[in-house]
Amino acid sequence: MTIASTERPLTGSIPAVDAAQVGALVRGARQHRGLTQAQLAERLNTSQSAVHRIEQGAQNLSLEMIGRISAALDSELITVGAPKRTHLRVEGGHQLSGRIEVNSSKNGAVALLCASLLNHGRTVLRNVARIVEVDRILDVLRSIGVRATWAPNGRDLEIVRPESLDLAAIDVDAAVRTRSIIMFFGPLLGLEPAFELPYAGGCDLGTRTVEPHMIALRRFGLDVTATAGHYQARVTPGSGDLSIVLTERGDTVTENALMAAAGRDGVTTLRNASPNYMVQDLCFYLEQLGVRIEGIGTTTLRVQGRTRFENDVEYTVSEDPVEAMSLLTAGIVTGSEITVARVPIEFMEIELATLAEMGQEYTLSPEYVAYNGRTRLVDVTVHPSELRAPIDKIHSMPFPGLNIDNLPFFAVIAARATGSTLIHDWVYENRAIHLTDLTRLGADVRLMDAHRLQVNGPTRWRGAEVSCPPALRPAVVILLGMLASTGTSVLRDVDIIARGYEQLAERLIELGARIETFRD
Ligand SMILES: CC(=O)N[C@H]1[C@@H](OP(=O)(O)OP(=O)(O)OC[C@H]2O[C@@H](n3ccc(=O)[nH]c3=O)[C@H](O)[C@@H]2O)O[C@H](CO)[C@@H](O)[C@@H]1O
Ligand SMILES: C=C(OP(=O)(O)O)C(=O)O
Repeated sequence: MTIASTERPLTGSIPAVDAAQVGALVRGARQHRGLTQAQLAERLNTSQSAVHRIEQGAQNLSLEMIGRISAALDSELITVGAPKRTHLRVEGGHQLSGRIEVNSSKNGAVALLCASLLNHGRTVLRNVARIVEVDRILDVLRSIGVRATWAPNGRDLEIVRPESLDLAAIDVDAAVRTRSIIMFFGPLLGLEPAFELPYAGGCDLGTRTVEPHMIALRRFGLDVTATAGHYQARVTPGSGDLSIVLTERGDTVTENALMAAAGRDGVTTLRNASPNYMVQDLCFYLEQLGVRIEGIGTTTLRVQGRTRFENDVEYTVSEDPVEAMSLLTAGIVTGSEITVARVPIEFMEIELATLAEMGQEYTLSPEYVAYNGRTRLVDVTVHPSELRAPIDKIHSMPFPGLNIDNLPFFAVIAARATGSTLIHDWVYENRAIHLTDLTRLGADVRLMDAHRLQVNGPTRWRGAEVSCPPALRPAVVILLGMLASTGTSVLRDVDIIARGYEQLAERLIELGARIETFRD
């Protein structure tokens, strides 16, 4: 027996005879995830005693509650009947209107969660997005003994690590489903002489190297052997100042090196560092811990670390430029006027300049400061516009270039524009390929090679049924294309979207999108 949620709010309940079996399954799945009853109760926004009653089989459960438990445990263990998948039905071709706020970023949150391992005091991360990627890292942290507790507002997360981590108990299932597990190396190498970590996973974007991480971290005394399914790490601590040139200006590699630098006595200089948004989030948190960092926002970081931190710190995760791009794209491709509020402008300038070249009209509010006290925000209002293809190709660069995670959105925007746009994703092997699914909606998108797309517009969009690509951003791009497409579309198997977006369909509905969630 499995538990599943259904498309519409259902009030039906399962027969009492099944409640005890369901209770036992919930208890088993909860324990497998390493959660206490109180932690599951938080995820469900209910009380511990209610969870206790559910597990005892003493509570009749509505199908809606069963669905929520299933989601909270990230578990297909429990469904009623055959395993069920989530799909979206989109009635497209309608304009949107209104105002929507950008959430905090996935990539900032996962870096901060990993960095919290450095702190023996209490870390409170505020305004954390409720997304699956965060839950996966939390599952990993909890499995090694970290206490991570959501505040009643469901947004703030208190993290307290035990004096010694139980790395042998690591939740391998959760770990291998995220790329971000790689960022455990940086904090752990100053804390543990030897440890094992599962291989990093993530979306289907093709091969993603870990070599730049290893090259950088070797300088901190890390020696890694890759065995079947695991990295075996051994650390020989060094001392004195270090100067390290990163071979790639990658985001997570910079974060890994930063965390390693933060956890050692001495000054570490990192060159060719990424100054991107998630790296800045991490720097701001580390500063609160007491790490001195010069050069934040540049490619040279000078880090004065120390071996132990015992501070009670609070940090508010900054706004997500990729979500900002996603929401702006929803307005642009539907020819709507919407306001996207809390856009971290430093990380969207090139995207907006490119849009302006394509004829997109928008207005910006005066700047204001994010809750973290550092990041500059604006509200961006897009206006219905006649779009034209840009003269030059659109491609990404490490920050301060056009963000690689924002590039896919230009495929659907280009499909609305008149003329031919060349989009060059030199970074990922597979991401451009997934974007050819836009052809199902009537777009003329040609794959020139694995990295280059030619998009000829404007498109006469038409609704279609499409299986969600197995990659986060392309999945959202197809959904946004469906908003532009006249008629009914179905996007099948959309669970991947929750990896990086909180309640995306629901929030688009608030802007007037006609989207219905259903399960088989
Ligand atoms: C958790 C997180 O923060 N994930 C982000 C992070 O992943 P992350 O930092 O892990 O990205 P990768 O290290 O996988 O880099 C992405 C690709 O770019 C290549 N590369 C990168 C930098 C460079 O100077 N030269 C180069 O060739 C890498 O070889 C790789 O093929 O950065 C990516 C690129 O911004 C984003 O798509 C991810 O959303
Ligand atoms: C590629 C992405 O993320 P990750 O590094 O978590 O796979 C993304 O956010 O689009």
